[in-house]
Amino acid sequence: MEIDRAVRGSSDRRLRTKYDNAVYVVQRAFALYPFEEVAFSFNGGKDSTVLLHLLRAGYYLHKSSSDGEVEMNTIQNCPVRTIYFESPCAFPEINSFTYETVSTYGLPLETIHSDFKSGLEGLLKERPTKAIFIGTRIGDPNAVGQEQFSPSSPGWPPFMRVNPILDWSYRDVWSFLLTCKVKYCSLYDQGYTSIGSIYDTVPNALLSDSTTGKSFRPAYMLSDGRLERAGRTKKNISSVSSNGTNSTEVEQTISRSASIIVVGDEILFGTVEDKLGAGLCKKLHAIGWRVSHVAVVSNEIDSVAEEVERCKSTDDMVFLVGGLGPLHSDISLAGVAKAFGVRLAPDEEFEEYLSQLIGDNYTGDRNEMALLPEGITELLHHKMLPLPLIKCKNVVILAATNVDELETEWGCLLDTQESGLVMAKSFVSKHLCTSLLDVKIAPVVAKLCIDFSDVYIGCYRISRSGPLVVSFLGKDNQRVEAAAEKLTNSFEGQFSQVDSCK
Ligand SMILES: Cc1cc2nc3c(=O)[nH]c(=O)nc-3n(C[C@H](O)[C@H](O)[C@H](O)COP(=O)(O)O)c2cc1C
Ligand SMILES: Nc1ncnc2c1ncn2[C@@H]1O[C@H](COP(=O)(O)OP(=O)(O)OP(=O)(O)O)[C@@H](O)[C@H]1O
Ligand SMILES: [Mg+2]
Repeated sequence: MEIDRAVRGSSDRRLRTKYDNAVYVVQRAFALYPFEEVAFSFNGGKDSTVLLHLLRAGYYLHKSSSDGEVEMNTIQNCPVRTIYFESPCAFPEINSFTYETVSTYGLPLETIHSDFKSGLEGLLKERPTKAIFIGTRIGDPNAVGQEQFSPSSPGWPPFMRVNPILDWSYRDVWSFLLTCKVKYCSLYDQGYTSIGSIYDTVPNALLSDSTTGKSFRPAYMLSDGRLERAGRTKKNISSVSSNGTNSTEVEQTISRSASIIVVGDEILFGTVEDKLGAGLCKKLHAIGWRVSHVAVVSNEIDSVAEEVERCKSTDDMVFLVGGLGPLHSDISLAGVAKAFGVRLAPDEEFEEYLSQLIGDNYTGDRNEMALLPEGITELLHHKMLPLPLIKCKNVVILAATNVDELETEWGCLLDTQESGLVMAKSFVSKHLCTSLLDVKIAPVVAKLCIDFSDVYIGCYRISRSGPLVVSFLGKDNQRVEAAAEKLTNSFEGQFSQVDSCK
């Protein structure tokens, strides 16, 4: 079998080990499930191309161990049911490569024209399907928490996700494709390193040919595989609407909420003032997110764990600042791990970043700062950051220690699709000031709150005896205006507009 021969004949020991492990997973899956109840999710991408050839090799080895008498030379292909979710947003090169490949290798293709979840629901209804091979690799946004055999997520139809190349790096993928000299989609020779839809994928700028500035080098030339997704632009890219106005972000009507946890004994002692929590509130508000809660907790694992536990299930995202580093008081990651019920384990990729940054200057046998919550951690890379930011499920751990660093990290988060920090529809606000007594306006404002439940109405005193500011905040300008107008009309000439509630 040519794939098996090519890898075994290669001098690349790492590739041989990765191959052996992956082919073992493939063979186990073929031994565990009836062949007709197994499917292969193929989309013409580099990872699924690797998987295709591993399936061919694994199938050959599986057959040779189970059907000794079969004439092995006849088994060149693996006729596994193959599913392709075809989308009008796919690159034509991806489409044609997919169709060409299934025909070359005699794969029985089932094309699906709906989204992954409903497509899989339909597939399972039509034919029993126990396991699906997928080319997911650690580092893919959806790989977090997965293993080589991972049941589908709750809410998804029930099947086993089989991920034979979960632990393969970008470099392993290209070593395999080049060693086996197999065909791959032509886009990878034009500088594309990870392929999504035509709307969110461009060639990787790191492969841009500096002499001409026009062409791109092939994907296998990317030296730092950690940047393979640098050609994936943000999903919410600029668009010009039909009325000609430039909407820079897709406006989301659904509201998003976040909570902020600041870790710092010195803030609780009153020796240091927290500026990061306040800064984050402003930044989140500016992108249309509601901040539900800001907590300052002490440098204790249990304090952090309790707070994270509470916030992670009530808010879309949680931001944690402080308590990160090699000191005895840097317990934030341990607190996050405890909140998710996982242990801290060495993360090789993060360790590599740390060693580039600080060399051998670390505590412990291995760098203890590279111990991250196991199975739930995603590293958020950005060219402006010396170290990637750490995200555990919906909890982002910021490394900033002052407002300037926060500014940089925030910019990187907004620029990184994997952060999950989508732009929500922005807030509009109006602030009215009056010298009327609070008792006088109280019943009217209370009634307004009932009539305008979609508008936040808040009152703020400049001093106990001084003027009152009433703020109206919401996402629908007309409703904010209407609420403010109703109040002004109730107290003719007694309210004036001010810029903000400060
Ligand atoms: C065969 C198959 C099975 C999948 N199973 C799950 C699943 O169990 N849970 C889940 O959250 N997503 C599942 N997904 C969706 C992927 O996690 C991910 O959203 C998808 O590969 C698209 O990635 P993208 O958003 O980067 O394009 C599945 C996708 C495929 C193709
Ligand atoms: N449209 C699709 N149809 C079938 N399977 C898909 C589809 N999109 C993704 N998959 C499955 O999910 C896996 C991971 O997708 P991903 O986009 O990360 O990898 P890839 O497309 O193989 O390579 P690349 O990272 O270069 O885009 C694929 O290998 C494939 O198994
Ligand atoms: Mg892809």
